[in-house]
Amino acid sequence: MGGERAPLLEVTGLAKAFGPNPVLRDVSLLVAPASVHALLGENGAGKSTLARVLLGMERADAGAILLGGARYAPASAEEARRAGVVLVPQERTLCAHLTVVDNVVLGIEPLARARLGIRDRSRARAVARAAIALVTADPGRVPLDARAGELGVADQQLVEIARALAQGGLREDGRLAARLLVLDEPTSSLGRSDAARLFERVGALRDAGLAVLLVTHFLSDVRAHADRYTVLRDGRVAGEGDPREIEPAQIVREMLGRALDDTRACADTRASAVPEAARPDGGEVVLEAEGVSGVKRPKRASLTLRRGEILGIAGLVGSGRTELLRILAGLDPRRGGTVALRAPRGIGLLSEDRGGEGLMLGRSLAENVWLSPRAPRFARPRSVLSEGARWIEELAIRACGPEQRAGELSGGNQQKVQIARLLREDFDVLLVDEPTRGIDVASKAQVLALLRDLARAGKAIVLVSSQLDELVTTCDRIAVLRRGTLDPPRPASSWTEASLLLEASS
Ligand SMILES: Nc1ncnc2c1ncn2[C@@H]1O[C@H](COP(=O)(O)OP(=O)(O)OP(=O)(O)O)[C@@H](O)[C@H]1O
Repeated sequence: MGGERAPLLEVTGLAKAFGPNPVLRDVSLLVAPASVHALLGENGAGKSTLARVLLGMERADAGAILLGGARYAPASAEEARRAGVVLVPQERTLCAHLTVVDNVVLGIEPLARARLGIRDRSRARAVARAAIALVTADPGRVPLDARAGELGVADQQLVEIARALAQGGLREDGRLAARLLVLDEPTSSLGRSDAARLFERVGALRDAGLAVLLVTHFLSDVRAHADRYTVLRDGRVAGEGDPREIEPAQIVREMLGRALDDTRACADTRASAVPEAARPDGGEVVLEAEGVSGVKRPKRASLTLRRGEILGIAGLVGSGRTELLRILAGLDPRRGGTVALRAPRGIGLLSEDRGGEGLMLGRSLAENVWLSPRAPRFARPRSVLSEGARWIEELAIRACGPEQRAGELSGGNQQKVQIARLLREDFDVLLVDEPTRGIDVASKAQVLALLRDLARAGKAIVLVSSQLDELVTTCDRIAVLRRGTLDPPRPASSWTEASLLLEASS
């Protein structure tokens, strides 16, 4: 797509270091106009840093960028925005209590009387309407006056894109002024059908002339929706091409610098490796929930969890999966039903909201691993650091050291820090909400294998994931949550990805 046309974006010899640590080294990249260009790489490979340079949020140390043939070195996000380069970040940025209109025009509110700062509400509405029309074939799904927090996650994601496009500028006729849209892991919290809907719109935006830089860990999305790809490894370009012409295994090799041993080893050896005593029907019951309901969702959920098993919960976004976990963990109020926990070492939750409640981004990696309600009130800094160092080693966390601020780590490595804290606590019952979100293929395999090992060692785990293949290959039993009601679980071997999807969306 647009292969012979002059590139929209031309990056040459880009370098960036944080202190003594080089993060981008001699990176060169061409992005064609009206194309979807995927940026791939392991956690910490430098993808976000490259995106941040393009968005004016970091300055490169060396190298040159041309945008539409002109020198481009934005000193701020505002400057990038004016040049038509905009971002949809992985984490949600919408203000839940504001309407769709207010969210879309936030920071670019049209003014009726500039000197008095009086807003032009009808123009704001027109801008929002035009932006929403760009991201959905059915604007009725996203009412302009709805509060963002009332929309489902997939529709919120569309509003995020509309907002980015509006920030990049809309012409009088509602056409795009934005030239490059950076989409950071847009589907990581979406189920398959919502992801397909999102890519359909991304395709339409591409056809309308927009270039999209898609940062993702999903190779299947890259093969299905990207025109070109570039792999970064340790800050260098390690591969590029047309993803449809290259085997996924080759792309994985480019990402890792080696072949991926066997992502599914954990699943394939499952039946034989789990000792009889730890089998789901053999372990003692540690958690029993009967007719549980929450403020909005779930409406009715009953489950029995035994030591040694992983119980998967499948469901569409908005079905109440996270709400159920939060009630079981005692974090959210329960409206009805009973929960009985028989676990001396307690119950722990891996939150899907990594930056919001999972981690203290301003504190060090070691403190994040260490801190918990059970941690001793006084700890020797040396002990905290050595514990941090142990987990860096254990989970292959990519960081300068245990003292590095959690907020400076790449998204996937932040996720590993959260997992490290949960493991360190040694809970009997683990509730894990989207544990592989934002983490690369190799780490994904590692995390899923780790969950299997934990179950084998006698932990009881409830796994919520939007990745249905992950549920099928990792869990012992899977239950589907449909519009707030949990069906009885069935053995994972009786499910396929397709049957789960069908059940969840019926
Ligand atoms: N402000 C910062 N200060 C110090 N180091 C940083 C800073 N920002 C990023 N880094 C480091 O740069 C490296 C690359 O991080 P980056 O976020 O670009 O990776 P990524 O490829 O986007 O990873 P992920 O897939 O996990 O999001 C990481 O080792 C990270 O710790």
